[in-house]
Amino acid sequence: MPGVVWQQCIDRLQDELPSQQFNTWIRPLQAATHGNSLTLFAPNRFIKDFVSDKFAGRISELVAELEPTTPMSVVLEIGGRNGSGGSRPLPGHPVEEPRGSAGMQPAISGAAVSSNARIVTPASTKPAVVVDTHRQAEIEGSLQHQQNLVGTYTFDNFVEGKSNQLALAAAKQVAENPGDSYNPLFLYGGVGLGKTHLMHAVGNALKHHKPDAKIVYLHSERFVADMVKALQLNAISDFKRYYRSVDALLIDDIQFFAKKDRSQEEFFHTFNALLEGGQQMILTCDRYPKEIDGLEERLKSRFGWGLTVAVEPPELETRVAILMKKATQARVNLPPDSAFFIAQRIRSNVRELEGALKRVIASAHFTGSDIDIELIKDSLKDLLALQDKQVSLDNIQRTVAEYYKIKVADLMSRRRSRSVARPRQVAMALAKELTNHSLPEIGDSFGGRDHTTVLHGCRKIRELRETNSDIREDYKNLLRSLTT
Ligand SMILES: Nc1ncnc2c1ncn2[C@@H]1O[C@H](COP(=O)(O)OP(=O)(O)OP(=O)(O)O)[C@@H](O)[C@H]1O
Repeated sequence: MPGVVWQQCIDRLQDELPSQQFNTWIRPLQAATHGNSLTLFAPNRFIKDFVSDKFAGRISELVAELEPTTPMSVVLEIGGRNGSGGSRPLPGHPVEEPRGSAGMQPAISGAAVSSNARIVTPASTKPAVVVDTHRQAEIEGSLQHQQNLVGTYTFDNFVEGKSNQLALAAAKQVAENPGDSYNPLFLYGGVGLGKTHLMHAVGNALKHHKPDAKIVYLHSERFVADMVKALQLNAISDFKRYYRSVDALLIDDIQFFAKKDRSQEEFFHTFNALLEGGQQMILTCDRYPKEIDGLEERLKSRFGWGLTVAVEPPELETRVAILMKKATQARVNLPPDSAFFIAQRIRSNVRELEGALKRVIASAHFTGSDIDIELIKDSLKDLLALQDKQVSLDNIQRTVAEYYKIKVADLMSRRRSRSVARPRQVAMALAKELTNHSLPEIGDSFGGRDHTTVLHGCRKIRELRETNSDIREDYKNLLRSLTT
């Protein structure tokens, strides 16, 4: 059963790869089998080339391991499994999906296969609504507000790190070839991680190459508000015309479309029209598109036609680099140990990090002193106190016990069963990472254990975070809940 093999292959890859890599490269693949050949369809060249370069060897190995009796060849192609050579419609050629292909067995994709969806031709053929000039001026005036790119959000001002590398690479590609293979570019991730910054950076780069390009940035709530206003003013055709006339449409936080059916409908038509016209779209969201409740399946499916990339919270080194860059921009001398101190203590997101740095700079200006750790401790007193409370050994133990649904007493106990030993090691690793307590102190707080036990626990968790996606996810969730 080759289809089953691909499903098993996906399961294995999900275990082996960080979730960001899995979601970006493996999830979008769709598989079809033909005889002894497994064809994996990538939605665009970017993904095909990357998978072929980085994962093809491993996929072939897994397929051989999972189907030892029938040797199978693995082929990578661009497009949908319907053999159209592209999973999106050509201009003026609406398609229905999913559509089977002759001789191909039912396919399984890395993500759940979307429900029946139909691309509807844009509503531009509908008779235009006649509006009076006053109303027209009002709606146009309102729409014109939206060309508001933030000039400082550029690629030059964006610090690259492991957590945002893919998103940055994709954004740069889009800036060079707008409306091409990566349309829409869909950036997702938690708050304050740089999605809006990247989106504007693309817009600014496009504007730089072509100053008269019409680049429209807006928050999704604004799209909804404008649509409601256009409906009230009987000016929906102006609304449609405006949005379809752009060279690039950048919409932030599209999770706000959830449950707003009429807006989704309107956006769906706009989306199709822009895609067919080769105009670039960039969308951001706080979660993976398939996980947005209250969003129509057909929209979720469209979002996957381009390139979907995660932006993750920055790791320590990137946080330090961001602080150094922001300090240089502000023409302030931030000694490396001070940057490190702030980066170690403020982990939630880049916006918080920036906020903390601004406070430190203000306090240095105010007191006329140089920035050092003492000044930082003083100016961020309340923030750090709150954090200390959150990351006390007690609180780490309580949070971990609650997360794994065990008792705090179990963490201190001598019990060595996996269901208790693993959470205990996770808690020790978190204590090592988040507090300044020494290994013996941490050992003491876990029922008087030796410091070598703590060290072993920390090493074990570090290793498991590389190889086991459950532990990786648990650790990430716990870190987040202890530091935000
Ligand atoms: N890698 C980075 N390098 C430099 N600055 C960054 C980086 N990542 C984020 N920032 C800065 O952090 C702040 C927050 O980023 P941004 O507004 O883009 O986040 P977001 O992911 O869009 O968040 P939200 O979902 O809340 O809108 C901005 O000032 C941005 O310039």
